[in-house]
Formats: sequence, C-alpha cells, structure tokens
Amino acid sequence: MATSETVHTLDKDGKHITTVGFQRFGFDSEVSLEALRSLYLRAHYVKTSTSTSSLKNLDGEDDTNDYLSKSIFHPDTGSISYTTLSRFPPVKLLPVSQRKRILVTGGAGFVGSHLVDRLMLLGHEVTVLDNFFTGSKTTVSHWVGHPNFEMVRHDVVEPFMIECDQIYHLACPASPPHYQYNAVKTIKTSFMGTLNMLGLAKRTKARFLITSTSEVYGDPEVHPQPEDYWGHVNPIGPRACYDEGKRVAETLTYGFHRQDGVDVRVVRIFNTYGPRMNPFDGRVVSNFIVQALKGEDMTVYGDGKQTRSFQYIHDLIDGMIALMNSDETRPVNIGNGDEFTIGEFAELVREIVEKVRKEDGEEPRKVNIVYKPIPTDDPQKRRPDTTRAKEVLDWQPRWTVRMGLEEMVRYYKSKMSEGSL
Ligand SMILES: O=C(O)[C@H]1O[C@H](OP(=O)(O)OP(=O)(O)OC[C@H]2O[C@@H](n3ccc(=O)[nH]c3=O)[C@H](O)[C@@H]2O)[C@H](O)[C@@H](O)[C@@H]1O
Repeated sequence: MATSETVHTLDKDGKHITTVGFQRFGFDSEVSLEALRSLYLRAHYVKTSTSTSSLKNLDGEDDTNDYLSKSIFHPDTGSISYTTLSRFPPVKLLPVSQRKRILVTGGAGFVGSHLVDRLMLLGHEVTVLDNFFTGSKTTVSHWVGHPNFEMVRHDVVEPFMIECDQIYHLACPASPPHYQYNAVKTIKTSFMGTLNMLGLAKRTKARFLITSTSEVYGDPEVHPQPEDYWGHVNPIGPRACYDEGKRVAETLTYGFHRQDGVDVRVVRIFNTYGPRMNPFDGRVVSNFIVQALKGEDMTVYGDGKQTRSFQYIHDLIDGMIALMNSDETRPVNIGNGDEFTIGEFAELVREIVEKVRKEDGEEPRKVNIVYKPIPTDDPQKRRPDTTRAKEVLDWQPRWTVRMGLEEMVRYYKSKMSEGSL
C-alpha cells in the first residue's frame, strides 16, 4: 500500500505541496501537510493475532510512533480493544496573547474535523460541540485528552454558554439524504442553532463565522454564481429545508450584525470532498469512489449532464480561516472553479481508482456506469465565481481535483483494509 511518504502532491501549477495554509491578516495558518496527513491517512486499526505486546499497523510496520489512538481487533474472539494514547502531535506553543479560544459547532463532522486539526496544530484552544447525528467521535478522537481540546455532546438547537473569541458555526447535516431524512429538524437546526450561536457571539463579543452553502443559489439561472446573485430556490421542495434554512440563517446573521453589531463572516461553501467524508452519506464523490473500489456499478443520477465543481478540503479550510481573520463581512464563495458534468466525473473517478489500485499491485478491473432517476430539484449546474475571495482574501484553490481524489481514494482503501468500509 502506498504510504503518505511516497505520495507526491502537485498543485495546479505543478509545484509540490508540502504545506497548507498561509499568513494572512496577522493570522498564521500554515502547517505541514505531512503533519496533517499523519492524522487521517495512516491506518487507524492495528490487527493482532493473540499478543498485544507488539503493535503493528496494517503494513506490518512498528506503530509505536503513531499519534493515533488504537483500535485493536482480535479476530479469534471477535472483540476489539480500544487504547487511548496520551501522546499527541506537537502543536505550536503560542504566547497567551495570540492563543484564541475557538468554538467549532459541528466540529466532529467532515469539514469540522479538518478545521479542528488545523486550529489545534496552530496552538489554539478548541472546543467542539456536536450532537453526533452525522458527525463521529472518531474524526477528532486523536485530540481527546489534549489540554487545548474539549469535546461536548450538545445539540445547537439548545442554548450553550462558554467564553470564547471566535465561533465557527458549522453544525447542520449537509448531505441531501441526511438533511432530507428529517426536514423539520434540519430547518430547526439552521434557524434555532444559528440564533443560539449568534446570541452567544453577542454576549461574548466573539467573532462569528457561519458556513453557508452554494445551495442558497438553488438551481441557478446565472452561471458561474457570484455572491450578489440572489438565487433561484424552490421554497417548498424537498431541498428547501436545507437551502431555505441556510438562507434564513444568513438573514439572522446579518440581522444580528446590523442590529447588535455582532462581528460576522459568511462563507458560501461549494461542493467539497476529502478524507473523513462519511462513505455512506450518499454524496456523489463518496458514492463513486466506494462503488469503484468495491467493483460495484457507479450510479449516475439523470443523464449525467448536470455539472458540479469540486474542491479539496484543505483549500476550503484555508479559505475559512482567511475569511475569519479578515475584515470582510459580506458573503464569500469558497470553491474550485473546475467544472465537470457528473458523467465525466464518474469516468475520472473510475480512472483514478484504477490507477491507485494498479500502484498497489492489484488486478485491473472494469466497473460499469449505470443511470438512475434524478432527484427532485437537483441543480442543473453549479460553479463558483471566486473573484471576491481572490480580491479580499488573496485566496485561490491550489489542489487539482485529480490530486485530491487520489488522496481520498487512498484514504478509503485504508478504511477498506481495516474492514471499516
Ligand atoms: O457536496 C457538497 O459539498 C454539497 O452537497 C450537496 O449538494 P449536491 O451538489 O447535490 O451534492 P451531491 O449529493 O454530491 O450530488 C452532486 C450531483 O451528483 C449526482 N449524484 C449523486 C450521487 C450519486 O451516486 N450519483 C449522482 O449522479 C446528484 O444528483 C447531483 O447532481 C449539499 O446539498 C450541499 O450543501 C453541499 O455543499
């Protein structure tokens, strides 16, 4: 299996990516890619036959230097031992004057956990709030016990009090099958959760960033979508609980800003993928990779001519941290402008999965692409206009879709070999 050390990652200009983040607005967010990868790309499980005295990872290497907590599977008894290690990855030692107390709601989700990793490595104090409806404790378990880290099971529809300097408000199911599973709860989370967190920001004078979405543009009639486009949303359709929920959350945010002077930031996130994305959450990237890895048919909905533009998780986190620490209070799109039809994207994923399998010495295999009915109100096209992010944040995506997909395929492969996928 390819390890993180053998992976060469090139950016859009063909230059090696060795770090993510940057120094912007007096806030240094740069960390080494290797340090981040050690938190998600290495095998989490170790297997043992009878003895636990020597810990080996799935590649047979001595695992004692890993920072991850361990889950040791005993095939003979069908049992599993969990070990919490008190060793953590080194974090920056910040002077107290620079160390921020940061609240991340939804911090155990896919995007939240990557934000938490970055903020922890940078030396800040991080509190995660999550109700674990779609998030999972395992995404941030490697920080549990660290003196800078705290995890609280809490649903943001109920008020929460804490002293903090910055609030990243992410909490909300984001995958269409998840947010449609309980539509009333989704819109309640968007409205009540945002109301509660804005109330907290007002009381503590913390800066407040909300993760909004490209879905506020609905099925857009303007392409690509700039921030001043008001959108084309069906207010009573099955997606409305999410897109109208996020629209009202933005309205609340600007209400508190104008009325109470709350210092707000609004990021509109376009389709994002990466390691720790729930493999069963039904989104296109996770579905296609898992289907291709398992040799199952890849399911394209509709005729596959609808488009999406996919950004890698590290670019998104760079943009979110830059926005939080900038002076920009208007909404800012963060996304990658490389647009694909879903049909083209299926072929690209199939090709990349085969490339990674070949590198690992596996037999070639051809998976089929099949067509299924298109979901109601599925947007026909989506691509961000990121002019504002470039102008006000000096932010641009660095990761090519191919590089990000290769890393995500390796991540899911390691999950498969652990038996957790
Ligand atoms: O991934 C995201 O970042 C976005 O995901 C969803 O938006 P959507 O664009 O519908 O995302 P997917 O469910 O991944 O679907 C993308 C396209 O692929 C299609 N699809 C999905 C799954 C599949 O197996 N096959 C397939 O063709 C869908 O019909 C859709 O046209 C969420 O609603 C957004 O909030 C979120 O930002």
